[in-house]
Amino acid sequence: MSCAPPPPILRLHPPSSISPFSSPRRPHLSPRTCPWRLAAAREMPWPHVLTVAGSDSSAGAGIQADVKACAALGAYCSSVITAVTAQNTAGVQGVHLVPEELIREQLQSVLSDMSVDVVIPSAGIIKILCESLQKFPVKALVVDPVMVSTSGDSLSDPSTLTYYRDGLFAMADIVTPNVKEASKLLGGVSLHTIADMRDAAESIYKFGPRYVLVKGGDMPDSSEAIDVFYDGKEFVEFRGHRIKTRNTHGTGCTLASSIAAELAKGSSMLNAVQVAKNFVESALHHSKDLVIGNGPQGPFDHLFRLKCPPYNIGSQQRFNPDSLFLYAVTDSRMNKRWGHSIEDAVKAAIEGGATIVQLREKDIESRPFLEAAKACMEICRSSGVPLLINDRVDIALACNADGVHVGQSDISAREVRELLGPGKIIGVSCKTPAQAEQAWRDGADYLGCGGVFPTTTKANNPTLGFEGLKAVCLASKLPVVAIGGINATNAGSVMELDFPNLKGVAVVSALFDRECVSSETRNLRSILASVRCLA
Ligand SMILES: Cc1ncc(COP(=O)(O)OP(=O)(O)O)c(N)n1
Ligand SMILES: Cc1nc(C(=O)O)sc1CCOP(=O)(O)O
Ligand SMILES: [Mg+2]
Repeated sequence: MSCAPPPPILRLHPPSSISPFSSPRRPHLSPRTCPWRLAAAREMPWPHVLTVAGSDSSAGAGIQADVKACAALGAYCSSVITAVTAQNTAGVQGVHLVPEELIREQLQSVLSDMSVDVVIPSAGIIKILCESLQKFPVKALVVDPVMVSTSGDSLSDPSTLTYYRDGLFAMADIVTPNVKEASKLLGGVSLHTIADMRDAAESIYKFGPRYVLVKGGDMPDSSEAIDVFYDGKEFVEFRGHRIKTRNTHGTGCTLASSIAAELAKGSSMLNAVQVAKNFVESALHHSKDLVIGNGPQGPFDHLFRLKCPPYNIGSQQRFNPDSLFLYAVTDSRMNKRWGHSIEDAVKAAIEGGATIVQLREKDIESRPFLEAAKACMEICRSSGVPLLINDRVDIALACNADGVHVGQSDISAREVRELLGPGKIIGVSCKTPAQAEQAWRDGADYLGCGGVFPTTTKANNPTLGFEGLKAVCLASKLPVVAIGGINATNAGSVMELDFPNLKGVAVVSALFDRECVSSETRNLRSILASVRCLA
């Protein structure tokens, strides 16, 4: 089915950075007094994490670790300093708290001027923080309850416990204690096994956060670094290699800020935790022989990727939202009409430049479907194109597909996640902001939003138009792919909408209800590329 020359190689232009600097004497800004703020945010969206934490003079942990981790993962990180600590690779020598009034001032300065997505707060400033967040709401809170540093030093007084348990946790999206901190939070219970960590996660969940991650990196006698994730219903174990190195100072702060960076970029919580774990593990691995300082515990290199081109070495992100650029969704009736097998149709779509494929086979028996899905998996794997299965989790499991796409009347993303585990991609069809919010809560990785235009491919499908698509895009940080009636004539106008999280278009008939699937795909891709570039 090769009917035309191959597509050109395209390049992604990263969005240009916003200038973060403002004079300390500049007055506080609000959207109302400063109309250019909204315009600038729309034109140059940039994932933004605000860390509210202490300074570590050795720069391995605290504010310094957060800024470096966010930078390494492509998020901007602003900082409100709550304490100045004197520490080095031997331990913590001194702590000086910043006066509350100055913390309030810093919060006001950042939040009134910048569009912040995720905040990593510290204990002791809950009242001030609550006031600020009421005025300037953010997308998520990641709470790393720093009470015991990796070196074993106690970093907070007992009243901090109360602050965490009775205030901050209820506001948090995720709380990330290590085993020692979980034990402290729960009145000194001893945690020795995975079962103990699960119990601890359940107990901490009752303080009010949406997710808990109990980190097992400091668990003695374990050859693996196992973290236990709990969402109030199910547990997920994240297993990583334990890297033998003295350079583990700041791993807790780094994990939390990496989660925050991924959330700010639009990831689901599970994906954010997985990427953050991979990042910390890679950083420890690359820094294992680094010698900075003479004490027993050294820092590691957050920017290790700069030294090992290509720059994405070590990144094991399971889902790249850019893959939604040109999403080919198959249809067996159309294939039959043109005498194409599913495999040939998928091969041709990939040849034409499809960046992700979904098998949407509504009237095919399970066994031939599975056979075709296995063959398509081979085709997609060899081209580096993710393959998702529409609706059928059983088929996805049996052919080890990259993920599943479900709609509002299918089983929920949360249930799909339970069946597929954290490593797979889950897409959810959403027509409203409320559905988008629920999909994010359920752990979806992307949203399919439509019908943007009328379609005959899906019966009785309401048309949302650009307004409906806009409402869903603006309501969510998850990447969105537009679907419904999209073809060579109107695809450019969809991409021109230029919402930051609108990553591409999903197309059925304009690719597959055609004789030459590869040239239709190639043509559509070049139309999309003329509006927006892709790496
Ligand atoms: C990318 C993408 N978006 C939306 C859909 C529609 O899914 P659903 O609402 O479950 O409808 P069916 O496709 O199952 O008829 C999709 N498949 N892909
Ligand atoms: C499968 C599907 N889902 C839709 C939604 O709105 O969620 S529209 C649709 C069909 C898209 O087919 P075509 O590209 O041929 O219009
Ligand atoms: Mg469905």
